[in-house]
Amino acid sequence: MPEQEVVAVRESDHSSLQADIDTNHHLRVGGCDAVELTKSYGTPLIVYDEERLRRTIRAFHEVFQRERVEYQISYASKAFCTMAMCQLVYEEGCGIDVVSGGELYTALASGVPAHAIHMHGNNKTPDELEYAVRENIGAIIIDNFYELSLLQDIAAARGRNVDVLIRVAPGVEAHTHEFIATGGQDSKFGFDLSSGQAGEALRQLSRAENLRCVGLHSHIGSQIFDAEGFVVAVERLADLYHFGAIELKLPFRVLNVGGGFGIQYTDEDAPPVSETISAIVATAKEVFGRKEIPLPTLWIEPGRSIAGPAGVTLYQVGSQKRVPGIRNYLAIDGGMTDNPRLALYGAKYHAVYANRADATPEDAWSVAGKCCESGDMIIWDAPLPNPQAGDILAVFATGAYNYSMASHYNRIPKPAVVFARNGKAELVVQRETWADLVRRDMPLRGK
Ligand SMILES: Cc1ncc(COP(=O)(O)O)c(C=O)c1O
Ligand SMILES: N[C@@H](CCCC[NH3+])C(=O)O
Repeated sequence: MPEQEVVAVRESDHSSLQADIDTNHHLRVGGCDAVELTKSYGTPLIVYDEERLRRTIRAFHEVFQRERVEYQISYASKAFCTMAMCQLVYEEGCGIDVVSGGELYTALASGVPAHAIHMHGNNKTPDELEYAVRENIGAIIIDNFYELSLLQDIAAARGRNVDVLIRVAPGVEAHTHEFIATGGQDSKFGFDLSSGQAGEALRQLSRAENLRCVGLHSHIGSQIFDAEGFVVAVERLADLYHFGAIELKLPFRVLNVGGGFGIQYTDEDAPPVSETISAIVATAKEVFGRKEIPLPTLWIEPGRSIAGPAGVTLYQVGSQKRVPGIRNYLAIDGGMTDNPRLALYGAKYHAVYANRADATPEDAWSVAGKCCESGDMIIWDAPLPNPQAGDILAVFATGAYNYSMASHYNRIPKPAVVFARNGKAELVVQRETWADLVRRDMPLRGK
């Protein structure tokens, strides 16, 4: 890949809209020419700026270290769960949070030790719980009474003691899309705090012989910009922590406030991640100090804020049409199969052409996918230059909940994924092929 001088950098610590542009007007990601990457690996292609992934994690560490508290960063692998990513986050001093047997398998296969892995989920199957107990993972976050007794039975049958936390629904309404708000009372996740279910779960755990309850967890939602919800959650959890640690004498040592830190998808978003963490730490110091309980180890579970800003998806631009007086459409060779977030949440994205990344927008172009679905859109009315043959569309901040939520709708294979760092690219997930799609199909027999 030829080294080019960087003439324009639009990147700040908080920006996901990293337009790092060469003198040849090509977008660069991780020091690699994005257009060259598409020639080598095809499209759609998801490219991660590896250094940026690492920098983001280090910035999280720095906040806690500045605050001088015991802490643990547990990467929420649902945001982007592949072996390379699990390896990277573990190398950078994170634990890994998994929510399924598949994520647990991936983390273990990547060499992450079991003790650094924690399992969530509102309906972990008996097989998944068996797997987690057998592998002796670091902790299981119990979500409901059904799971509490199931896990006790599994642990007893295997003669194991298992470290657990309980997931508490603290009744906090996070200011985010309703489909990704999870901490309210009317939620499928966790033990409700206000009706006393969370307290009852702790009572049951104080009698569960094979489960050692080491703390509390809450996760109030995702893509949150406002520290207020976290602050209220910490205040509410502190009362329950007092009950568990002091009255029930449970071996508490952890307060896990989940993830949910918002990122920049467009110029409208301004994520205050470090300020939010500092506010969480300050609140915890204050309320635990007031209750005269030693400050627990503070856990966070960032997913999107680690993976999201570092990812860029590159597509080949194909068909176009202008609907007079209504809208212009351009279509790309991917869509809701690799990025379902507009269809699900009305998510917004920023895009440029990677082959002329500093060209001035000429019109509003709505970016459509190639699926047989009108809602298969990536961006509505994006300001872009008029498309030309050979344009490569680069959509920013696609590192989280894109590849991990990809589907095979219309039998479209999943894209390849590349990590780019210091001008060198490494394929970390192979592109699926049409043959991969039929690999598990069984032809009709006996006809
Ligand atoms: C329990 C739990 N922890 C962490 C996360 C990660 O959230 P985010 O990707 O918004 O940081 C989620 C998803 O919202 C979650 O459900
Ligand atoms: N998948 C969602 C977030 C869900 C977070 C997991 N609890 C998104 O793309 O925004």
